[in-house]
Amino acid sequence: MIIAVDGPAASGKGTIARALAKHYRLPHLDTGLLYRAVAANVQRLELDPGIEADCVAACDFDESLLDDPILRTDEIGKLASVVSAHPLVRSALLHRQRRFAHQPGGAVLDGRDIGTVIAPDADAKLFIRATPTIRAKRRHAELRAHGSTVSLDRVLLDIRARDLRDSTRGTAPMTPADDAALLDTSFLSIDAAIQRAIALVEARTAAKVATP
Ligand SMILES: Nc1ncnc2c1ncn2[C@@H]1O[C@H](COP(=O)(O)OP(=O)(O)OP(=O)(O)O)[C@@H](O)[C@H]1O
Ligand SMILES: Nc1ccn([C@@H]2O[C@H](COP(=O)(O)O)[C@@H](O)[C@H]2O)c(=O)n1
Repeated sequence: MIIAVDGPAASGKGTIARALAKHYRLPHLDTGLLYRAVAANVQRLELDPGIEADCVAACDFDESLLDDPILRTDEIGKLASVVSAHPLVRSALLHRQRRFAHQPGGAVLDGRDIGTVIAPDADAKLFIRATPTIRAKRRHAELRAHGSTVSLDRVLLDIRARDLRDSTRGTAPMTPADDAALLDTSFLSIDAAIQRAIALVEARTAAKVATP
């Protein structure tokens, strides 16, 4: 079974995708990490994130980079949103994601274009939402817990800028697939959001069995 989980920054899609992977005993890929690794490589090599060829060169990163805590910083998240807009960066990362999705037994992937581009054939597609203010509060709390002194206003501005860039780029913009189930987590606890996500996956897969 392939489960696609998409949505904007701090909507809770990673939390939900990890929980679904655990529930269904499937491997999970956080595809945002791949774009973050490219961004960190661009920064490390002092390349220009605005130049597509520079970013493509940075796609050839060492696997160990995926475990580097620098990838989790907000600065790299912002830079990832810039480098991910280049079509050739997206194609450089495409096959790896498709291979992961289509491994025997299936997988759970979360990102921005899983249901639309990486696995349009997914058995269940979820698009996770929450209001920008609520997402900013969640991300702010997370950053503060890691020692950051960034203001809530700054985090909200960054979230809005990232939403705009991710949803308006020419290639694989962030948008719900036509057949995605929408899940707004704004007023749901983490546990309630996970239970709702499982119920949506069950409903989708049951409907597929009924109408093959
Ligand atoms: N329903 C919820 N209620 C409250 N907090 C939540 C909820 N879902 C997730 N969170 C918290 O919000 C933060 C962001 O969640 P998460 O990392 O799952 O989002 P994301 O959409 O994967 O973000 P990103 O795209 O930036 O990786 C985390 O600190 C997480 O614990
Ligand atoms: N499938 C994806 C996943 C991510 N991106 C871009 O990477 C940025 C960072 O993603 P996080 O999920 O780790 O926050 C994100 O803002 C996107 O620009 C993508 O394009 N496609």
